[in-house]
Amino acid sequence: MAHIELQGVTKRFNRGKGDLVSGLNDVNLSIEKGEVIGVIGTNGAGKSTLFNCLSGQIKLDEGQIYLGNHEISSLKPMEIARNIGRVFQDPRMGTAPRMTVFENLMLARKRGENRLFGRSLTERNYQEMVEYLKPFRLDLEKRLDVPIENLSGGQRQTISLVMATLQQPELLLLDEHTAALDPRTAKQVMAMTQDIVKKLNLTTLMITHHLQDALTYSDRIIVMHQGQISKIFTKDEIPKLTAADLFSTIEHLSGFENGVAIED
Ligand SMILES: Nc1ncnc2c1ncn2[C@@H]1O[C@H](COP(=O)(O)OP(=O)(O)OP(=O)(O)O)[C@@H](O)[C@H]1O
Repeated sequence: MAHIELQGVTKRFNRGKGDLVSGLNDVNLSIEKGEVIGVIGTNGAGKSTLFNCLSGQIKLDEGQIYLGNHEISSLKPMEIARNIGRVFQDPRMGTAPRMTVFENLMLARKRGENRLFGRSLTERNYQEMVEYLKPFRLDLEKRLDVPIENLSGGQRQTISLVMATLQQPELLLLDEHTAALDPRTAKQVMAMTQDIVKKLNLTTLMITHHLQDALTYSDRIIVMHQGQISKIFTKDEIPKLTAADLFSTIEHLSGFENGVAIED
């Protein structure tokens, strides 16, 4: 059985006056435990809608999402949040800016739980976080008392990644999480992402416009277009592909959208 299964997932948005736009249209996908799937496509292809459906932020119009045997798409967002970690493009999202790094980490640790937050601010948990951050070799363990808004974009994205994975989520959603970083920092954050994902064997979906990253880090790549999965590149196919191949696949789909048939 697949770890995550999407069956006929459909979401329409009402732009008013009966103007319905298709966010997702009958999306079917089986994802194995520990698999890393790159998600690419044009603007407006449905990538964010897919993530919002998976994380319970928007309700499906049709279809189901299963985690193992359990249908999760009908659960409340808070119940789904226990199982899903998400890192956004904007390093400011998903964190409480004025709270310290330690406080943010403790908030992440009680995600989806009703336990009192204050009780987790103990010396023992503090030391645990010091030990947890040391292997990253970024000296972030020395910055636990700093408000998270004072960290650089790269440091903040690293903490966001740690926060999203601290509870070993059943699914990790990376939503263009390196797009706002300079190339060097983006590379570091990608390398760290790979370390964490491998170490914890995390099932991961990664939206990226960096096509080379999609090739380097994915077991499979899905190409989205007009709310559907138009193409899936398999583990065997990926080593034979270049970023230019992915680019032309996307261009080809866009060409058809504009009524232009592009020759192969
Ligand atoms: N809240 C909304 N209200 C109305 N339409 C929406 C809403 N969210 C998404 N859409 C529409 O659904 C379609 C898919 O959008 P989505 O944001 O999922 O695309 P995307 O692939 O993430 O694009 P991008 O790469 O630009 O972020 C688009 O036509 C978009 O305009």
